[in-house]
Amino acid sequence: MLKIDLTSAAGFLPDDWFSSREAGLAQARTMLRDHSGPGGDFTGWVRLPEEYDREEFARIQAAAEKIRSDSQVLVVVGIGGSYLGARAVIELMGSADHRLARNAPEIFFAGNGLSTDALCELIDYLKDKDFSVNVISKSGTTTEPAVAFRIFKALLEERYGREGARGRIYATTDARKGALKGLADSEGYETFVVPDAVGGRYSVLTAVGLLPIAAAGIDAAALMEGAREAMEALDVPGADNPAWQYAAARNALYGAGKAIELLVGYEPSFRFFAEWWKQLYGESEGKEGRGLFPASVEFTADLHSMGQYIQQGARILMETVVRFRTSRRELLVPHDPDNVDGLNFLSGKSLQFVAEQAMRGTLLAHVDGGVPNLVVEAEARDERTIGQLIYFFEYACGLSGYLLGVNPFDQPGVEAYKQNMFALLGKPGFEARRAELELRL
Ligand SMILES: O=P(O)(O)OC[C@H]1O[C@](O)(CO)[C@@H](O)[C@@H]1O
Repeated sequence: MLKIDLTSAAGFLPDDWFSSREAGLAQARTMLRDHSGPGGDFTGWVRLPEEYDREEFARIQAAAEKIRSDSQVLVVVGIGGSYLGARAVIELMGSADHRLARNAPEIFFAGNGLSTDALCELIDYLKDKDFSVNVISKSGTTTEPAVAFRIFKALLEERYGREGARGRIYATTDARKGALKGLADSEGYETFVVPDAVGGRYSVLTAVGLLPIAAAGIDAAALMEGAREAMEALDVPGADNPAWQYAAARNALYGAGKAIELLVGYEPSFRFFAEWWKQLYGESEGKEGRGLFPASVEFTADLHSMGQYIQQGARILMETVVRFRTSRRELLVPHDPDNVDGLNFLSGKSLQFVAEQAMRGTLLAHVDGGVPNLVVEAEARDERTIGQLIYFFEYACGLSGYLLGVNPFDQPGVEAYKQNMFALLGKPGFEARRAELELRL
């Protein structure tokens, strides 16, 4: 199981950082278990790694197999929690820059924005490729994926005919309601369910994440097994529980004036895991004028850009480093007889060793600069560890939100932009708001 090392935060935490929060954590644990806290209707993810629908899981594996056999590309249409988890796992298992040499389709994500150029590039790329589409929307009404899906549905129908398209569209949505559910039923698409009790940002271990993940050739069962291990380990109350430690420490640091939490990764493939984490913590805690602002950096690259601010800018930062103990492969620094760059003291040393020393040096420098560091120690970049990491951050987020005193399972703030967008687009029913907004623009 993963661990959390708080040594580099100790000097910033008050003596009672844990003891004064222990009762709150115990209460939060009960609320998560019993679904009895604010937003309790959306805590179906807590037991998910054990109680997930095995029949649907088998259908997901079969659909993934079909996609792998008939498609060179899978286009995943979704936004926010309906895409970040899948992308996080797929990239973390593979690489941000190169595709895995696997007999699996390329996975592209669309409908997560409104860029005309990005969509056109993908459409061009698909011209000579066999592809399928997994459209994912819990509500079934989110504008960005709904517009993109119209486009891809038309493309598929044009290419394969209506019947052929039907066999290449997979819809992941609410079990009963919503526009996407209605469309999927009337067109006869294979559907998968976003459970009622699981909100978008907690849905990566449902069909939302699992279908694209399995289609990419990743072992979804091992991912679930890792999550289940974490679920069991993190249910044990007390000071040794890494989720309790993380929730208490970040809450104490927030109380001590830290306003921004940087999630730090040392792997380029970690970038979208950080994006997933940002939605998880940002939507869960950023409300009622409260909450640490979740941001992320990629080291060592960003040490040469954001490093200056982190070391000497406003002292409002804390860092949470996710460290993978092992690399998949080994690479040694070669010997150079001329030693022109003066690096022969590193000859024969592994790049992993160099990275370790960079990490240790950075940690000490940032602590000296007034930035507390929490270090999450994960084993390897494999499915089981990633499952543990996902569950760890989800569970800690639930605890942390309750400690903060907010409902960690709603997101009322995201409605404001949607209302304005609908009004400006001329959606029926928004006429008065449109007139009012146009006057202000
Ligand atoms: O799956 P849906 O309903 O399309 O929602 C996508 C995302 O949009 C939000 O509802 C915010 O608008 C997120 O909470 C969610 O993850």
